[in-house]
Amino acid sequence: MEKSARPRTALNECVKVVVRCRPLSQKEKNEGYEEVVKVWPERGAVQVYNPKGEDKLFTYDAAYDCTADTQTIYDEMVRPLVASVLDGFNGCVFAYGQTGTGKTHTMEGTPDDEGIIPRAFRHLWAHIENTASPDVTHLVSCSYVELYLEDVRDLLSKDCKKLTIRGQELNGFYIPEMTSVVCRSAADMVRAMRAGNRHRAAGRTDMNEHSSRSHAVFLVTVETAHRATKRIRVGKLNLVDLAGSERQRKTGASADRLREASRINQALSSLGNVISALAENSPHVPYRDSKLTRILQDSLGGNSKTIMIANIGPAAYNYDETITTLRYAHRAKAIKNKPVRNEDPKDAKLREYQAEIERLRALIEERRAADKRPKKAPRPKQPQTQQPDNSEEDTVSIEHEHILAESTIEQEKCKTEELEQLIKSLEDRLVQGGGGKDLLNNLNETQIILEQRNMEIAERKKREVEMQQKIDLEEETTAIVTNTFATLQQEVDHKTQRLKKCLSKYACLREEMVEQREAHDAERREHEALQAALLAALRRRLLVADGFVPEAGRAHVLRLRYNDDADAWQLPPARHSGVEPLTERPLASGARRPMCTLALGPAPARRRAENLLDLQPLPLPATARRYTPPPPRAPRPQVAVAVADTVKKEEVRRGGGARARPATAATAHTRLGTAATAGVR
Ligand SMILES: Nc1ncnc2c1ncn2[C@@H]1O[C@H](COP(=O)(O)OP(=O)(O)OP(=O)(O)O)[C@@H](O)[C@H]1O
Repeated sequence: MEKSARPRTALNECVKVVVRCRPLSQKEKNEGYEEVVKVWPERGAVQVYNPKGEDKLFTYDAAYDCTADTQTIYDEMVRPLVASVLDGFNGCVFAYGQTGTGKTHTMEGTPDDEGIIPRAFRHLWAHIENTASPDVTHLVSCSYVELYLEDVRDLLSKDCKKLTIRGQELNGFYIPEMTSVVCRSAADMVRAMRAGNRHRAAGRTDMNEHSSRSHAVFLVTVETAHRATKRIRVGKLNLVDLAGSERQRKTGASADRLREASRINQALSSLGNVISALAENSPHVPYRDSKLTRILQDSLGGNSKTIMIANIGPAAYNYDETITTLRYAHRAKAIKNKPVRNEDPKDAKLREYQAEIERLRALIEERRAADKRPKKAPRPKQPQTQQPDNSEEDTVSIEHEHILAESTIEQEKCKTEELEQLIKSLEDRLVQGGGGKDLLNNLNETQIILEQRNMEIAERKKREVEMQQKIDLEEETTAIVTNTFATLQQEVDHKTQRLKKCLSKYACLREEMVEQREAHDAERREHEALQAALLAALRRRLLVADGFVPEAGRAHVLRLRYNDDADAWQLPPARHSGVEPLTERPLASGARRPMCTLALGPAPARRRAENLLDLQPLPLPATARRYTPPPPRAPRPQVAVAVADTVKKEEVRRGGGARARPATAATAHTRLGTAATAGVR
């Protein structure tokens, strides 16, 4: 995402929305879930059976059922958009939907059914090779970034370095430091995509074996220079595979997965808010709320032609999520973008390269011209007779000059070769046709014609869908308008019918409202559960901080503020907060180890230094029972009394063990808080 020039004049163009429904998965079949989604491809409509009330019907630019392959979606919807990118427009295709509904399947695909991203690569290169001529030069580069836990990571750099989004809402956001790889073929681009995918965060959840845990954006930049017009067009194509929204109870997420899910849902909820604000023409669009919406700013309501692919699953089990996806997708249809052709932007790399090549060529010419200029004639040898003493010296100096001149020439040659090498490497990055024939080898003409035909068919199909939708709508309205009433009774009947229709619509809307409230409540409950989990984690950290951060530094830690622009925690100036600035590094409180408040309390002094939590040793549970005197009996014979006295004396001599031990046991049980205490006491 490089900084792009703002559009000057632009025609509004709505975001195109496509729905794709995947087949029931094996797991869903095994568990016996019903299908509740019916797709009407010829009408671009999706119908969802509502177990509680009336069915829901949504219409889109196109709708595909589980029998449709990615090739069809590409030809009918994406191909025209990629053609626009080649013409200098910005384009964006993004897949949206619940986890496990086929976003990655649609964007990246499988070895049997390639996804939209590799298809777009092949389409781009087929066009470039087809239009190759000495008058047209192309430069194609790509970048790949992911948004993982609100960090933007460069998937094409070795160590996946973290990147910063710069810019402002007004002029657009951009990522200045991301790696940009120059490509010379579709295979190069596929290689870059695979290299990036190896770094991408993925994991297993109960809903998807290979769930993407990050939002990924593959950016392709195509620069085209025409020699005749001396203009450069720059088209940018964003191919976005979003992570899926998920419910914790369904995915069974815990620990790290839960943390990822919370960030994914947070970013998607910001995206939903941006879509809603744009659809309602709200004066404020909250792009700043998340990094995802900043990255997608141009694609939603900006300078771009955009296609949203909403992926859904057919199972009844996912009814709520399917309806939510379809509602967002329906809302996105109202978003108006302002695409303009990017002509001669300041940051065009192609112009930079061309200027550099020109400069190097001029340098070589200069050097060659200098080489051809007549060299200073070597000094004529003085006749030996005139200066017999200097003759040997002169010969040495002439030879020396000769060697010097030769080495200079050699150096010059090396430099010229170096420059030529540099020009070659720069030219290698650019794709230029040498008459067109060589490059056309890769692509036979029939294939091009076939693709054009496919595009025409797709265009016709699209028009058919639009017409069908219009006919449906008009049929409904004309039935009402053209009705002439012969009698008053007829008019009453008709109006009653209309009233009934209105009432049923009203009931539908009410039902929708109730459903939305329920969905909202469910979401709130999930947020609350998540908040509780996060609070618990925070408390634990605070406790550790209490123990390890010295008193003097604590006030400064609390003053730290997160700066979105710098993407870092910063300490605001001390004068605003009234906290004394730290002049020296604070020391721990002097003990061998840091301590918590609890440890400063009644804990035994011997253990204070290591007492972060309450680490008082827990006494062992009692091992002896309390002595209960036997009930009084009738007096015994004298011998028995004597024996008993001896036993008693022996007990007293041992220190009254039976009485002393129960006391210890009572303390232990009191600390342990067990029910046994009552018995002991
Ligand atoms: N149209 C389809 N036809 C056949 N199988 C599909 C289709 N769409 C998705 N699948 C299968 O469904 C499973 C989940 O798909 P995928 O990983 O693309 O979902 P996802 O939406 O990207 O999920 P997540 O958001 O968790 O990354 C995969 O096994 C995939 O092969």
